[in-house]
Amino acid sequence: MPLSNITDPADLPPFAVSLGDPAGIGPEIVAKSWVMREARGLPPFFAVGDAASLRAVWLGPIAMIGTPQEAAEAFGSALPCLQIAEAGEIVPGTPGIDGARTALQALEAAVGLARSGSAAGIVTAPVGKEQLYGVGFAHPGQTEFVAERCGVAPHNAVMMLAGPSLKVVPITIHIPLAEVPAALTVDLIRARALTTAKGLQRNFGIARPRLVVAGLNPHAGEGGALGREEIEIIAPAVESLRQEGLDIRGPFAADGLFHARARESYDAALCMYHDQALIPLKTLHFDDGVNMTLGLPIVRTSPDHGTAFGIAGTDSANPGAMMAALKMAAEAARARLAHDG
Ligand SMILES: NC(=O)C1=CN([C@@H]2O[C@H](COP(=O)(O)OP(=O)(O)OC[C@H]3O[C@@H](n4cnc5c(N)ncnc54)[C@H](O)[C@@H]3O)[C@@H](O)[C@H]2O)C=CC1
Ligand SMILES: NCC(=O)COP(=O)(O)O
Repeated sequence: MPLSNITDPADLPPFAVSLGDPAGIGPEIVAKSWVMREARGLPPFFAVGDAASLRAVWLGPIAMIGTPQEAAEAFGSALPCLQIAEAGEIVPGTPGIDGARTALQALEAAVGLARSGSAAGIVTAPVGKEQLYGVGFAHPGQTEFVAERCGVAPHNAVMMLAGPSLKVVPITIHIPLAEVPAALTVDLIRARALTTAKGLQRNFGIARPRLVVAGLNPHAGEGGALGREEIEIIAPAVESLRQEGLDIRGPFAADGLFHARARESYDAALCMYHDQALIPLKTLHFDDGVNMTLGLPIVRTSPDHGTAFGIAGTDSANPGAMMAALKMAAEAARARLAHDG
């Protein structure tokens, strides 16, 4: 049934979980999440990828499924897996070309299943970006790839990192730091802010989201003495959005935006570059932080961390962020049903 025809959350299909790089910790945290499914109240889900990557790190039960419909039935007794491709020899901690290709195929398949309504949304385990670039992946990350497959322009797909006490949005994402000032434009900030506000309404049920905006320079430019981006780009973008009715404030000095009292005053902080956003988020929420893409027709979440090749295969990966990503995906799917009517 198309997701748009579903009104009762109980009718939502399972979530598709792409396994990410088979040599990373993705398979392990997906398997550990399945083990914790009842204790943590996780929604039904199925893995998409090479089942051998699960078997390489886990001895638990796996149910090979042919269609997503079979996943809901199998989920109670085994981790359902939709086999996409074989990744060749899998050595946890040692990524390779075949694994990168399999990760990409799994991501592509999962997006297709969500777009068709066979899956309630996608949860993506981490990929190795260097490895993906090595097989010709032309997007900066999974965010932009999923956006393209959904027909959404990159500037309208927003990466939001969310934990229980903080949500952040990097305005520029995976570009060299030296290119950030030139990439910041009024139009880009406006597009990200508008998508963020709509995304908070649709996925989190926040009726009137409160947004704050960080400056780029120390002390938000100190009146132009330490940089002019605040005066020439960020403040005009904020002002135009305020005039259109958004609850948005800034630019503020970034170093004062993330302490506990400040965090109570907003629903999301828009940051000018990747680390300005992700450092506070991961400091507070490394083990329960979620990366959600806003602005898509489908629900997409991911754990906040990467492939952790250094610990893959050692059974020491913490599944907390993956479980948080599964829970947030389920909550977003339910919130969308309520929001979209
Ligand atoms: N969503 C995604 O697909 C993401 C992918 N990456 C990719 O991951 C690769 C490695 O990136 P890094 O910067 O090293 O970040 P990372 O998050 O993989 O690792 C950073 C540190 O945290 C530890 N760690 C990460 N997740 C953990 C977990 N669940 N349990 C216990 N320890 C954990 C690692 O062992 C390492 O010490 C890169 O290729 C990067 O592109 C990075 C971030 C997100
Ligand atoms: N640092 C966040 C990250 O790398 C996630 O990127 P994406 O692959 O989800 O676009």
